[in-house]
Amino acid sequence: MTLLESIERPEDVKRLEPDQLPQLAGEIRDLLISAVSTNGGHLGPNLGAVELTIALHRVFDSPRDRILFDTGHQAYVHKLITGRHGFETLRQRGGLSGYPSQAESDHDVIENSHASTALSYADGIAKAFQLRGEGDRFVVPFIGDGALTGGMAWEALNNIAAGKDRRVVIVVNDNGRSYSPTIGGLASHLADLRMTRGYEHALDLIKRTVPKAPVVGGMAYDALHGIKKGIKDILQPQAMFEDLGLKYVGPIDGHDEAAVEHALRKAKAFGGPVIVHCITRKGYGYAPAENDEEECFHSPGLFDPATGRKLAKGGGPSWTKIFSDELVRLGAERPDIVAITAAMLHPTGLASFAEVYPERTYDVGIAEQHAVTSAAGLAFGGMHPVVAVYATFLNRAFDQLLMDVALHRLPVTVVLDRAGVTGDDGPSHNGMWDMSILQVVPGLRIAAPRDGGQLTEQLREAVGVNDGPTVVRFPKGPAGDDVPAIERTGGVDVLSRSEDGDVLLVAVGSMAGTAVEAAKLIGAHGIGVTVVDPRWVKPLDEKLIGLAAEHRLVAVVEDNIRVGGVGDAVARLLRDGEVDVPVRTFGIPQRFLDHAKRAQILTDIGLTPQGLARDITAAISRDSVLEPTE
Ligand SMILES: Cc1ncc(C[n+]2csc(CCOP(=O)(O)OP(=O)(O)O)c2C)c(N)n1
Ligand SMILES: CC(=O)[C@@H](O)[C@H](O)COP(=O)(O)O
Ligand SMILES: [Mg+2]
Repeated sequence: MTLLESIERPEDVKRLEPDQLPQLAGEIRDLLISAVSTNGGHLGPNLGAVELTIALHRVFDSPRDRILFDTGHQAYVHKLITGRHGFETLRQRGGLSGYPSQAESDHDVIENSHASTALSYADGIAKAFQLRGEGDRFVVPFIGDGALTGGMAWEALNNIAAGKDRRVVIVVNDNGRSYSPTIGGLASHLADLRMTRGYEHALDLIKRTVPKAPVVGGMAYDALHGIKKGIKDILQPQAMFEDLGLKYVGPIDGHDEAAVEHALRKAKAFGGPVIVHCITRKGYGYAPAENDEEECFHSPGLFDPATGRKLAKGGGPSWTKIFSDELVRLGAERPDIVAITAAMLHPTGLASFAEVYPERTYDVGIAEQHAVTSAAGLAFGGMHPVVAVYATFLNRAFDQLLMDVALHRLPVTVVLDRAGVTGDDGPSHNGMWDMSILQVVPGLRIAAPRDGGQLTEQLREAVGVNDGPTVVRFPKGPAGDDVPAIERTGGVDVLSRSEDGDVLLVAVGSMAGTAVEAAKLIGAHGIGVTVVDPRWVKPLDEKLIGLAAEHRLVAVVEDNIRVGGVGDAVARLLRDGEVDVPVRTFGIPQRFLDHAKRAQILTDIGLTPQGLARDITAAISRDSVLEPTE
């Protein structure tokens, strides 16, 4: 039996001898590399958190003490130590989630994978402990340097610092990167602190040797210690944290388990809010990850563990790649176009634009709210910003889009990648709310391209709008083949037409291919279906009113929640147009979706040709809007 196999709970890690810990760390790394190479997931962040997490569970008493993981993508080691070894099922439906999960363990708290939240949770939990007379319990938020660039983290630090007697031990896992190197003033400050690591090693050497010197040792050490305090304040500008009222311990070598344990025990003894600043390396212990300049195997996809060679994803160009290439072309034609990313330059496809136009590309850190209002500023200054974020993360910046961009009718284009069901990364990563929450933004236009060809066309249309914000949204993965239109009426593309005038099927964005296939299946039952793509789903083209009036039933299918989505907007359009045709809406149900593959989830919720055909046919027979067919 390996050491790791003997670990079922944190107590099992506590009882290990220090000289057993390197073996445990090695076994953990081997398992992580193997599991992620075949399942996908986050490797770099977890390889960098091995010693930190072991030390956390040796010093604190989870779940009595609450260990919180910010973003949660780096909690694999925590899962192993708390007895979850089934990593062969990682991110699979019914298997281990890639993030903390309360259903899996009472050691887990935060299930939301949106960054920069852990410190706010910690502030609240610590207040609750105090109110309930459990002030002796510790709250230990584990937050990365990237997540620390999020505004919420600083709002929380401000409040945590005020709770002088609340036991909050903030562990900063500083590997200098989000995906790419972390940006901004804070990042350079942390870098300053990191750079003085050599200073710490020098001091540790002094600590270990000087006191042993005969006679003068003790006195010399005290003198040096006094000098150290002075030098430290000059060399280690951690004053920023201490000026906030937070004690600061560090910087510590985050791969030196004993040093981390020592620092955490020191922090525990403070009895109040304290930051323990640990320096780690993303991908530590696996050369292909350590040497991956782009993202240190942040989320490498599938790869050969022996060589680190990443396996091609297949399926043709992704939506992201098509967007990326078109933006570079637009950048050449439009010197006013600038690009903004929230610490996801490569994942959102802005890297190519940055390569050609570095001076017109801004990485603002994990700060979507700032990204959008900074874009408003750029637009006020005469530029046309393109803000590229994952759809789910736009939730963060709703007020900025509403009140800083739309209120001023500013020409900002927001490109939402990973819109719709994403699947593997669990409930908080699905981009399933954008077409509902954005319905209420006056003057904002939404494009939902149905394929790569339409993406390039509609992106051009979007950056051509200069009297208000535009949004272009598309899903994760390969764009697949283009879905041809047989005609365009107004702004609406007709994809397939039936003379029987039974059903008008409005297909939103990437659901077009599915809708055309469903129409064929329904047609086999003698029910005529006309499939249309509205292209711009806000505002809807009034041509839809006339098209609806020619049919007995309108069905709308979208990769967004049904509630408040495009389907509801179509129903409202027809009501306002006084066309009394029944409308049935098909989309994502109003619930959080457990992790699984995108295709599995789409099947589960009926967003497949078979599912749609079944449900639309049932809708017709139930509503008996037609003479029952033979
Ligand atoms: C609000 C938000 N924006 C973007 C992301 C995408 N994202 C996931 S992990 C990550 C980088 C996190 O960096 P850091 O906190 O330093 O952790 P590390 O991966 O370096 O351990 C980003 C940007 C997110 N999860 N949440
Ligand atoms: C944790 C996080 O928010 C991202 O790393 C997420 O895993 C993105 O995954 P994809 O880029 O594979 O959609
Ligand atoms: Mg980091």
